[in-house]
Amino acid sequence: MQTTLPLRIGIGYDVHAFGEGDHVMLGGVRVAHSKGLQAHSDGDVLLHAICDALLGALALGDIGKHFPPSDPQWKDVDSRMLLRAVQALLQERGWRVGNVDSVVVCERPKLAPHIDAMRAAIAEDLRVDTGDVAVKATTSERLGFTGREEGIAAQAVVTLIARQ
Ligand SMILES: Nc1ccn([C@@H]2O[C@H](COP(=O)(O)O)[C@@H](O)[C@H]2O)c(=O)n1
Ligand SMILES: C[C@@]1(CO)OP(=O)(O)OP(=O)(O)OC[C@H]1O
Repeated sequence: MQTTLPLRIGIGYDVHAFGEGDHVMLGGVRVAHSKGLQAHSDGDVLLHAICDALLGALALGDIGKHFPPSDPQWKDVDSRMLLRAVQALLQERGWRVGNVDSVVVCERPKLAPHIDAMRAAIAEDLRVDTGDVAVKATTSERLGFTGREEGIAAQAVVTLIARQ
């Protein structure tokens, strides 16, 4: 049963493995790198984690349910399109995004120079101020699959606020 609370919270997590390529897409921003990310879409692990957090906040399933990897329509899709579609879905249901917090885990590429561009792209797609979107980067101190540079992980938490 859905509660009547005017605030909902969601969490999202995603991982993509490195493959061949010369850039990665993260937070809607193209970041030059010596590898790419393997995926059905453009592999934007950060936007996928945010989509999952938004869907999770309303118990609407996950990104794979809404945009199945088996569907050729999503092949190489720009993940900003998926994020905008999820935003439209929550707006239709009477919700708006309160804030987004997120973290990307990788040794490389170095993300600090790209963080503000990612925040701006995400804020635009979610129709919020950039001050409502946080993107952080961390290494995992060379531990685990991110530490071995086998892939990139991202995690996001969002709040949704009931529209008046
Ligand atoms: N891919 C990354 C990872 C980290 N950063 C920035 O470096 C700082 C130190 O990272 P630690 O893992 O040692 O905490 C961190 O604050 C990030 O801003 C980065 O730019 N790109
Ligand atoms: C984004 C979708 C689109 O088909 O495919 P992938 O790029 O493989 O990414 P994933 O994080 O596995 O999420 C599932 C899909 O919705």
